[in-house]
Amino acid sequence: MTGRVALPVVHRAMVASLATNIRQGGTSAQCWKYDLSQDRSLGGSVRIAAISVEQDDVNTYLPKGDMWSVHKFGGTCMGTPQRIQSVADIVLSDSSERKLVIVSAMSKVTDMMYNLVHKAQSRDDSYMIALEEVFEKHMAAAKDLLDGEDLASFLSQLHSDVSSLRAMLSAIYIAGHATESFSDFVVGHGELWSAQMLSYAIKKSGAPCSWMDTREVLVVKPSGPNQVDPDYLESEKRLQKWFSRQPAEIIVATGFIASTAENIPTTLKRDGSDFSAAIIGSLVRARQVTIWTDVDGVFSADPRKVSEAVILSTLSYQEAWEMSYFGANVLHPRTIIPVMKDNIPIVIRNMFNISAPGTMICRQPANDNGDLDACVKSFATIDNLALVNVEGTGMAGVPGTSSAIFSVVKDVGANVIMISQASSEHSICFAVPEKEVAAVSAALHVRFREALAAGRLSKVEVINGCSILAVVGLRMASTPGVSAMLFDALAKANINVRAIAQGCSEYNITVVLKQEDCVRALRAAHSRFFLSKTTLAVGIIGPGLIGGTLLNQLKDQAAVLKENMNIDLRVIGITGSSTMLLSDTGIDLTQWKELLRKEAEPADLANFVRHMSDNHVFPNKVLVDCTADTSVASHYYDWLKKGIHVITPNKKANSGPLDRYLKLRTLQRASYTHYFYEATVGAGLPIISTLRGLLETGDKILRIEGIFSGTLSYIFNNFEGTRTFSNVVAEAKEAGYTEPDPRDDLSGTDVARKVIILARESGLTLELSDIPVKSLVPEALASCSSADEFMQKLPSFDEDWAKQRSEAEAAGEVLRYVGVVDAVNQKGQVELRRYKRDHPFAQLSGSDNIIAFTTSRYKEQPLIVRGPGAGAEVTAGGVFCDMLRLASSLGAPS
Ligand SMILES: NC(=O)C1=CN([C@@H]2O[C@H](COP(=O)(O)OP(=O)(O)OC[C@H]3O[C@@H](n4cnc5c(N)ncnc54)[C@H](O)[C@@H]3O)[C@@H](O)[C@H]2O)C=CC1
Ligand SMILES: N[C@@H](CC=O)C(=O)O
Ligand code: NA
Repeated sequence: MTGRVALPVVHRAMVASLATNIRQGGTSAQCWKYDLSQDRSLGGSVRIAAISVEQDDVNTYLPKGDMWSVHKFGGTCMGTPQRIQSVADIVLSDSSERKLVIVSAMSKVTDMMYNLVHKAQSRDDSYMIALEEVFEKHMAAAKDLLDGEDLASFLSQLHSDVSSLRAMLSAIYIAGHATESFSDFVVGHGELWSAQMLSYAIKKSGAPCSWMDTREVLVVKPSGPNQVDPDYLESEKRLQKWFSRQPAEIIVATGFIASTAENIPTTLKRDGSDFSAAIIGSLVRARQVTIWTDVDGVFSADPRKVSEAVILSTLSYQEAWEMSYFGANVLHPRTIIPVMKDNIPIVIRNMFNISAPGTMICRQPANDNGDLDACVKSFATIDNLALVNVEGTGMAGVPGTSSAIFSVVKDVGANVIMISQASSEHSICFAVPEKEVAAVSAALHVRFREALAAGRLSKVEVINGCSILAVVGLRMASTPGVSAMLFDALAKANINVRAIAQGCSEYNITVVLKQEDCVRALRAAHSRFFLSKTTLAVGIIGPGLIGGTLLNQLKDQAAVLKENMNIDLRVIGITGSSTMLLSDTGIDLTQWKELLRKEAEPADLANFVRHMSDNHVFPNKVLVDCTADTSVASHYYDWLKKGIHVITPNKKANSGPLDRYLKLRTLQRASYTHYFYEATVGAGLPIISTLRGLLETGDKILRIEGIFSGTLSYIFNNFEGTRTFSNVVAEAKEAGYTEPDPRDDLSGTDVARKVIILARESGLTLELSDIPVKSLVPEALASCSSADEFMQKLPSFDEDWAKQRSEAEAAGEVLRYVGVVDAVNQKGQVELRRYKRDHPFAQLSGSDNIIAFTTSRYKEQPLIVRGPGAGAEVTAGGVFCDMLRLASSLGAPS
């Protein structure tokens, strides 16, 4: 499209420079034509240059030096004389050739002015005192800011304005009524004074500056309740006239106020000054409109709800538009319209943090690189909604049903926030504010009484307590994968979606969810697109040998994981049996031990879990049970149900009562929460994962046999020569191979638990009591009250052990404690056996485990996994590995 674009120009030199630019542009851009003659003389000097260019390209081609830059400063920015001076400094530091600065009244002044009108029309004569306060405020500010002639002339104007206001308010007082234009006249003085003060402040620095009463220029007409439309043509004419009278390089103009075509003062209503800036920006074809405020820019989500919200560098006009609907601190949609039609960028910047670049709202975001993540710009929520669901077979194919439904909604004056109808047409659902739903429901029941009675409609259902989560972004609807990413994040945070709406508009996907889930959903979705894809909040239970080693490993590896794999692991809680340490954002792992000593509170598992589930910063949470406690293990089901993943080296859950185990596994398979327990068998050795791999690929397990106890392996590998049995047991304990109570190892219970875990994993339904176990704990020591007592008394049985060893040695054999899963006969077994010295089980060293899988595929030669099967580092490593497996199932790169 080619359009004629009129440029207001002030100096003859500007026209010459424009002509040069156009000529130069003309050599590369064929579409250029220029006509400087047409509006050449106005009072003998050139005022208007008219050129024809592609409408969309106006900003690209126009000579930058000759263009206006528009700034708008709101009331907060103009709040004190010091701030007004800072505004002046900002304006002066803009190197654009021409600057148009739109200002609001000093902060609170507009309210003070409305209050004057209110008091006067309520016949409250304290309006006079209130007017005096307004006067004092401006006088004080001016005295601070200005001096000499400037101050005198401002104060004289202020005096004269206040006299007029006194007269006007007195008339309102007598009439007991203020017309809208009277009120607008009074209220607009705030801007008149702030604009003059700023203009004097700029002039003080030697820069030529005029101030503009925009009522002389901006013409608007009412277009609805509390709404006006600019008359661009008339405003442009008046603006040219104004320029012809007062050429200046810096103009400070009043925001908010305007006049009607009949020159009656009026205002631009809500968000008036932003609107003024946009209209004026459009009238002068500004290079850019900068809206100065007190935030660094537009956030990706409400930072009060999402602490990890980020400032967006760019936004398209439409995105900004969508976001403002959801109450984001952007701009009112109508503020965007005037600049959008001319492709003028708006930049939102923080006047109190000049170093922040702010957010640019423009046609084509500069950093739009086509990534999935880049499609999504921001998230917003609306609470206190209800869904209305109208359902029935009689709706399908019946024209007019939706029209009938929505005319009922309109008649009760309810506001429909979103609508969704599946193409089967059997139901239509829509969201309205909760406070309006009773009326909507009642009216629908009346309107569809017959259809409901006849069964054509089956129900008009109201679902209270809903919220909307809206995702805003350009090209979302046309980019595969965006909605998948969103719904995936919601599913993984265990959030149920009640209804979905996505228009073809590309800019918004709206989901309705339970209000109580809303903030969590917001955070889950936000972190999916803005945080590392796999930010995982971790709670460690039992910082003993394994838990403590795991914490140290996490400390050492966290940065690498974040950098290389985009996995962000944050330990937000550590609980032992007596104390616990909680953090909302992550514990400093370099000093977790010290913190747990100094800053901990009494341990309380229920509170610990609540701390995890109540944390809405991180959508993915995992509890890592590093205890050997049965009662801790009994909670896994509840945690998984709450959407918290569980990882553990603790064998108690998987080897506990069968019905509980089956319930846990059923839940695990049906939900999006994960339960990993690789370290329960063979510590860090890949035993569970190997077995899973075999089963999932259709192999059939026949037998699993091996040495499953690191402790017993160590003991029998080292119980040689003259060494005593009790001494070797003490060594195993010292090395961290044993259970917290070594009797669990020596009794064979630990091995039996592992056998049960593998048997159940292979599909056998066995209880721990089904496994015959040969205990190595002397009967007399079974009843020792503590592990320590047991260890003290163990040496008295050394001779018995020495005897067994010599018998085996005499036969050329060694003792080995083995476990067997006999899948063919559906049973398990744990016993002390003797093996020839050349048997693979006799070749082990240290705490080695060896596990042989005989399967349909590995029948002749079993699949063997061998290696250290106990010890702090390898076990914690196995648990850590499960954490990464979890991260990977949450979407971390593999
Ligand atoms: N040590 C090893 O080589 C291997 C150990 N495991 C398993 O790892 C788990 C931990 O073993 P270790 O670290 O050696 O034990 P540990 O006794 O050193 O640590 C357990 C920790 O849990 C704490 N704790 C106990 N009950 C608790 C409760 N209700 N709430 C909070 N904290 C509680 C204890 O105070 C202790 O700090 C056990 O289940 C064990 O079977 C698994 C594979 C290998
Ligand atoms: N105490 C156990 C530790 C691993 O599960 C063992 O000795 O194997
Ligand atoms: Na393992």
